[in-house]
Amino acid sequence: MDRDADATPAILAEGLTKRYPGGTAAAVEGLSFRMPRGATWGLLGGNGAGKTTTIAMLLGLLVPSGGRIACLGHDMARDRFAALARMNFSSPYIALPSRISVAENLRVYAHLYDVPQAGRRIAELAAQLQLTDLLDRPAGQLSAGQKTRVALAKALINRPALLLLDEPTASLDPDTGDWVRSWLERYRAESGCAILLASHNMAEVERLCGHVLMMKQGRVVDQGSPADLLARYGRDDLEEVFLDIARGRGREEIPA
Ligand SMILES: Nc1ncnc2c1ncn2[C@@H]1O[C@H](COP(=O)(O)OP(=O)(O)OP(=O)(O)O)[C@@H](O)[C@H]1O
Repeated sequence: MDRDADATPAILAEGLTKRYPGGTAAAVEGLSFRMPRGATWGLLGGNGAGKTTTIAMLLGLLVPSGGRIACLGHDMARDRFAALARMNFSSPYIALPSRISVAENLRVYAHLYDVPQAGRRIAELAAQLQLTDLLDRPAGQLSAGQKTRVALAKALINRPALLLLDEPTASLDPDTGDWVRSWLERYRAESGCAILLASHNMAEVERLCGHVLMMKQGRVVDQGSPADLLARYGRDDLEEVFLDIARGRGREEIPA
């Protein structure tokens, strides 16, 4: 477990806003939340709701137009490298260098994060994520499911206290997707790592997340635990809640 658990939130976002140059509306507007250490939260919203923009700002890849972020107690405008050393992420949109082997890829990331005993850490993750037989293969020759497992190994190389996952099971078959979800559940229980998960897979969010932020047009329009949201909208699964919110049906307008 992270020794700082409960001391400061994993993520504190206050009035976070992003306007892209030339964009008419803000991609993210006035986003505020406080995600505790060790928690797993879901970031849900339709296409263009602002999930990836939010994650990019949390990682310091995009500079916010307004507001403030602190990750693991570090203000990201002033002190982001201290936070980034203890964070990591995985996104299907970021490809690993394809010509070098899986092992070489992981060694590069281990070096970037200054991981002690990198060889041992890579072997440990390879065993856990069933990558041992793939270590010598060029990363570009792997299947989508194999690439996802390599991306997870990369994301965990520095034993992060905060993990940001953008659609971790997109493009996986149901069996591999289920394997990744079970693996994440186990990893979270063992490590105490906080996870923010952006996903279009409602069953995944219902299973993994203790709290959900529902985004629409750059704003959080509702939030709560999956059970709270189901009860509030009178629905049986999160997919129906998502559709109610996406289609602008208020709680009082939902057909019985
Ligand atoms: N580089 C960019 N320049 C201008 N506008 C952008 C840029 N990236 C995203 N946007 C706009 O910002 C808004 C939010 O996009 P974002 O990618 O954050 O949404 P998302 O919730 O991740 O969507 P999806 O589920 O489709 O991945 C959209 O209207 C999008 O068109």
